[in-house]
Amino acid sequence: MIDLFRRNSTRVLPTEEQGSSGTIYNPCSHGGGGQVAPMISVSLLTSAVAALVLSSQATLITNDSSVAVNQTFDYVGSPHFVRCRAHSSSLSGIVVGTKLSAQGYSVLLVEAGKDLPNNSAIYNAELRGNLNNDPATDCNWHYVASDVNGFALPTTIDSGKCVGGSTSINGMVWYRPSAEELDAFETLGNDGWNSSVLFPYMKAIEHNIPPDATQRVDGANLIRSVHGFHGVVNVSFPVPMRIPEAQAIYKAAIALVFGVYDDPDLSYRTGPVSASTSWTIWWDPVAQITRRASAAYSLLYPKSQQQKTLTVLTQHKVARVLFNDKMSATGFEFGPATGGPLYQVSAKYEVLLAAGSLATPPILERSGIGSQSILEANNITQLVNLPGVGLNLVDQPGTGLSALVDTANQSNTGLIDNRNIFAPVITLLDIHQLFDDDAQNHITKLESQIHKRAKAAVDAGVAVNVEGAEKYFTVVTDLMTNQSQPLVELISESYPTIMESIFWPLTPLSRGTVHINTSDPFNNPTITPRFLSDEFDVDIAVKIARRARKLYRTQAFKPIIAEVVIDAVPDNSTKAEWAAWYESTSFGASHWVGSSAMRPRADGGVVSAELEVYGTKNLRVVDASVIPFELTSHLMSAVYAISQRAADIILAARS
Ligand SMILES: Cc1cc2nc3c(=O)[nH]c(=O)nc-3n(C[C@H](O)[C@H](O)[C@H](O)COP(=O)(O)OP(=O)(O)OC[C@H]3O[C@@H](n4cnc5c(N)ncnc54)[C@H](O)[C@@H]3O)c2cc1C
Repeated sequence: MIDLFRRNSTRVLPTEEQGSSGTIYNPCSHGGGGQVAPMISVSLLTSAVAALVLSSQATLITNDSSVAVNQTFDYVGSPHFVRCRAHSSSLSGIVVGTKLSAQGYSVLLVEAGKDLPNNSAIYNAELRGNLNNDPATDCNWHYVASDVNGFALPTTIDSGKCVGGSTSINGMVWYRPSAEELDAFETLGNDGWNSSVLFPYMKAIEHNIPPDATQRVDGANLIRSVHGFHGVVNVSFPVPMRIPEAQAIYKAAIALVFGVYDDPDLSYRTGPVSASTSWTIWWDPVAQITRRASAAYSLLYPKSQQQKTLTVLTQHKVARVLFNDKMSATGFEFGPATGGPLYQVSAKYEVLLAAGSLATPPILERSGIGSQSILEANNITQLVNLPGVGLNLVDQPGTGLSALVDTANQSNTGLIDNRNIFAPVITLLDIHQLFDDDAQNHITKLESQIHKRAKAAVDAGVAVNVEGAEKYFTVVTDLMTNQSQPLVELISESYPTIMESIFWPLTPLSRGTVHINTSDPFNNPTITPRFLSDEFDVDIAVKIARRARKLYRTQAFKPIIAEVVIDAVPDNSTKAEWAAWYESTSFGASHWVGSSAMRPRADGGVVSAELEVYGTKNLRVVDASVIPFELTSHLMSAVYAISQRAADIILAARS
């Protein structure tokens, strides 16, 4: 790792971590020549930390709260000058913070976790297996998940808790959603949110490093038109490619079992697809390691990205948003993440929430925004009646099946490599490929059950009203039935001695909730995923589990498989037995969305198409929680696009 300017735990960047020097997309052409105002604050001059800011042209990352406590920033600048406060140095917070500070606006990001740029489990993509073993890493909330009765479920929820947010610990898989599902944002009532608006942002953030001839032979491929080559987030295939022989076998078996053939690119699709995936990684020839391209390594640490008006306060937690008597956000309350006194900081213009799908709704609730019953139960005075806060929470429940490789092949690194990068082949199946002859029955049933499903969602407390829920289920059902969007993901992998398939329903109809359980800001929320509570999700789960086992019995696997491990229920088990096994072994895919849904207020939405929290002024949500329904891609590309667009909306509002 290249050296950093470190003074205790205050850091004035830059670093030289990576080579990309691109910029992020700005369709409003605020351009590099925007008004840049000096960040001068009389009160900051008294602080040692402030002295570093003023002597530097660089982003400041510090855990010293004096950069923010009780500060009222009083600037002299151009008329376009604005001060915004986002909180959390999440993927979305960093994108918005970087874009706003690039225009000269001073931005404070408050992040509950630490700044861990030199932690090898984070920067070295192949050491991500150490993320949970090494206490020093400390970048995971490990949230408790609860069942509907409030009892803890056996598995905890992974979620990033350090600078870079979940991009510091995630699986790094990179491909983009389909045009159809992004266009469905608009169908749900969000004007201006569609594929033609969002795809350019995805391309703009991406710095694709195309595969070379050897990587192509080993399974990599690329359709250039759907990728970006000048952004800041490095995207590539690994060097060398992972398990090329296993990839070829998987592709052959998937064609035999599901009738899906090797495609050129997961990002280039209108429906089902199967291909080797690229990741947000890059090969560092000097250190001879595969580096993670997190939001922090891409947008915060590199020399080319330094912003003298951007401050990141780490190890402090945002408690609640503060309002004036016109419900205009004026700042927020925050304190040390481990507990202690609460402080205030003011925002001249806007407060931006970017704490992610599991932490943004609790902040809204602690601020008095949410449903009466939740707020009352936690002794919080309701300021805005917004019952959608914390509802409509979705993730994908996954599990896996495996087969033992014969001893002769267990040391073949073309098949098994023990490299800790996520699975190399990804297959997305639609309703016809998954259910074959039974597909039409499912389609008919799905289309006839929209009202019933909507009513059940309201009764279960995961949707605000039947009309809004009907619109939601109509759109999501239409994507699955008429628009051939995939409804299952199959991830093909190998580990020492075994081949393993992981799978999950891609766009679950089951939804859950996240709510506060006390007014104490240092307590984690109650997260109730309600995985597999919808019968169609169970149908998908059982079907894919049964069929995934067949992969390993195909001719393609015969030469290398010793035994198809019976690690689930026997073949002839009933649907109920398969479902019980699936439920007892499943875990969340960590693709949480929907808990501050962007939708019309009457339909149960929390934010408008301008990302403003209904019933307030100068308060927006800019993270994954605004995505109204689960997407069929892994989420990063969409969240990078949404947060760039959020920054442009904010900038446009000021100009
Ligand atoms: C284990 C895992 C694997 C994943 N794999 C992939 C993958 O392979 N590909 C892909 O595309 N996506 C993947 N994702 C999903 C993707 O990383 C997330 O969707 C994305 O990072 C969400 O961005 P966000 O800005 O909404 O929130 P996050 O990136 O999660 O950031 C939220 C931040 O807010 C901070 N925070 C929380 N509460 C507070 C508070 N009160 N005050 C201050 N700060 C707070 C957190 O510490 C965190 O840093 C994965 C996620 C996880 C967790």
